[in-house]
Amino acid sequence: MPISSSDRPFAGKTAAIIGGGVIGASWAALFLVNSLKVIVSDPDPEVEPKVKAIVAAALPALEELGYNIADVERNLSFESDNSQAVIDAYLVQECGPEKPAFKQALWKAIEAAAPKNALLCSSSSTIPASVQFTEMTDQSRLVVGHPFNPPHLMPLVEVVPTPKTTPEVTAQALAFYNGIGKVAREIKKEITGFVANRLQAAIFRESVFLVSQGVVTLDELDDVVTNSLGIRWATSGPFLSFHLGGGPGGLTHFIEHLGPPMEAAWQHLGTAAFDDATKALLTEQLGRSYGTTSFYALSETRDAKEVAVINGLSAVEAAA
Ligand SMILES: NC(=O)C1=CN([C@@H]2O[C@H](COP(=O)(O)OP(=O)(O)OC[C@H]3O[C@@H](n4cnc5c(N)ncnc54)[C@H](O)[C@@H]3O)[C@@H](O)[C@H]2O)C=CC1
Ligand SMILES: O=C(O)[C@@H](O)C(=O)[C@H](O)[C@@H](O)CO
Repeated sequence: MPISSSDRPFAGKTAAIIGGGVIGASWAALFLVNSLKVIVSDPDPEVEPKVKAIVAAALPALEELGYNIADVERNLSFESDNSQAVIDAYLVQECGPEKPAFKQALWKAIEAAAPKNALLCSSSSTIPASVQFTEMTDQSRLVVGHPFNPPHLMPLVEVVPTPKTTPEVTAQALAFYNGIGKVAREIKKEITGFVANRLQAAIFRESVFLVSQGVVTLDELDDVVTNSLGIRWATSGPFLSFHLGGGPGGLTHFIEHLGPPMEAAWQHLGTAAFDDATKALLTEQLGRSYGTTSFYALSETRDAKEVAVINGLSAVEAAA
């Protein structure tokens, strides 16, 4: 994580999380170890045990990252009314259903109830803030603060302003996420899916295509990725990787030498859809692989591996 986990620049401030699901609960864990007061708002009658279970499962990994996890849950509370949840918020992190109409109606209500200087951020995977803010009076206030799952571990937050967002709001959002240990990056232009998810969607489409064609099973595909691209791209992204792949001639030589066959390969990439046959195949293969292990056990293993990668990379960077 980019800051010392002993730093607590936002300690004591209130973070209101709208939606206590997969992402909201993970955000709650990270906000809590940063000593924020966390209010989770969600109409689900089971939201409290659901969030507390995910927070409890996340804390050991956060301790491995250097956070003090002692008694952090004392700062966690729940509120079923979204407007009531945000009245003292420094930050509102929206983590509700990925539906434009839901987010549009929500931001109208949140804008009326939250403090005028509260940070209003959507976790949305794909919906730009300029689609979400249509019912807001002051449209300069909303930004996307898109995390990668799980937000309590994965460093990236894509901060995506709209053309109406003030530079001050963008700067405040970047400062907040970086101040709680994330790696916040401003995405300069709105586009559906932003950057990371567009890359992920391209790769996942080809992944689904390869499995649907019987080239590999879904766990074999994952094994290929984690033993190649996963390691490579954790250390050097697509462009640096191919710059190095070009040898002393760098990316220029890579493109001259291997550009034409890659362009040809682009013509052969597959298409995929979650049609009934594909869903049945994925479900059947899932049942024979990941489906035999609980969500929490899989998450615990994932967290341990991600912490090892994050700490390992941090150690190399610190020694550089
Ligand atoms: N799951 C993922 O891998 C990621 C999801 N996201 C984004 O985060 C957001 C949430 O996604 P998930 O946590 O995966 O969904 P989820 O389905 O796990 O959680 C959504 C939560 O919203 C609650 N909810 C429904 N109506 C509500 C309302 N009126 N007020 C308050 N809460 C309400 C539900 O009860 C549920 O707990 C989406 O915008 C998604 O695109 C972003 C990054 C990764
Ligand atoms: O993969 C992630 O963690 C995020 O980038 C996502 O937004 C979700 O996977 C999903 O919504 C991709 O569309």
